[in-house]
Amino acid sequence: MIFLNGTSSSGKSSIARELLDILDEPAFHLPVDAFHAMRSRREVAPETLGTVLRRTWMGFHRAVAGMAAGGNDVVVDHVLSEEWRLRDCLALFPAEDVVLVGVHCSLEELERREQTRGDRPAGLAARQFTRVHAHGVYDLTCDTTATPAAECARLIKEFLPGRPTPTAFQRMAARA
Ligand SMILES: Nc1ncnc2c1ncn2[C@@H]1O[C@H](COP(=O)(O)OP(=O)(O)OP(=O)(O)O)[C@@H](O)[C@H]1O
Repeated sequence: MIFLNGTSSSGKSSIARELLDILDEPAFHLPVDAFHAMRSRREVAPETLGTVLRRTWMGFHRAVAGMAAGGNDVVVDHVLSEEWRLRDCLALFPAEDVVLVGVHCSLEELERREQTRGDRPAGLAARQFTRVHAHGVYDLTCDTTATPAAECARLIKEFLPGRPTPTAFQRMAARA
């Protein structure tokens, strides 16, 4: 399992798409966005929105764990901007199989991308920026500020065969 964590617009989906093109085995790109997009369009009352979103994230984590349990290679694309999301993933995912990748990007470039793409609320990346890497533990990091997604994907693929243990997930699970 390759787990890409970074703010909105950091380039997670772009790296995931490149990875699927170059990985030797069939793999599935599982982005949390896709699960939000699957929810019915019906308006949710403000007082229940928090619960609905939390259930979506919890369901996403369990769907990822299910795909991995089925023997599939998965590329997860997620934003660990709240501590409970990481704790939930630590409880569910096979720690020895997770390669946790921190996808970094400068705030200036994130804001430029956000403005250019126009399909994300202004300021979303900035709000996530200080929280998303708060746990500080990774197997590998990449910085997309000036590095194309294809190059980040190549670096991740190169890292896989000799990746060290304990993994970031194993280290965090041990201290939890
Ligand atoms: N390495 C890169 N260099 C330059 N631009 C990039 C890079 N990676 C992504 N982009 C651009 O940034 C925008 C967001 O990319 P992408 O959808 O991959 O990010 P994301 O982290 O998955 O965002 P979100 O979480 O909001 O879905 C896109 O317009 C994409 O073309």
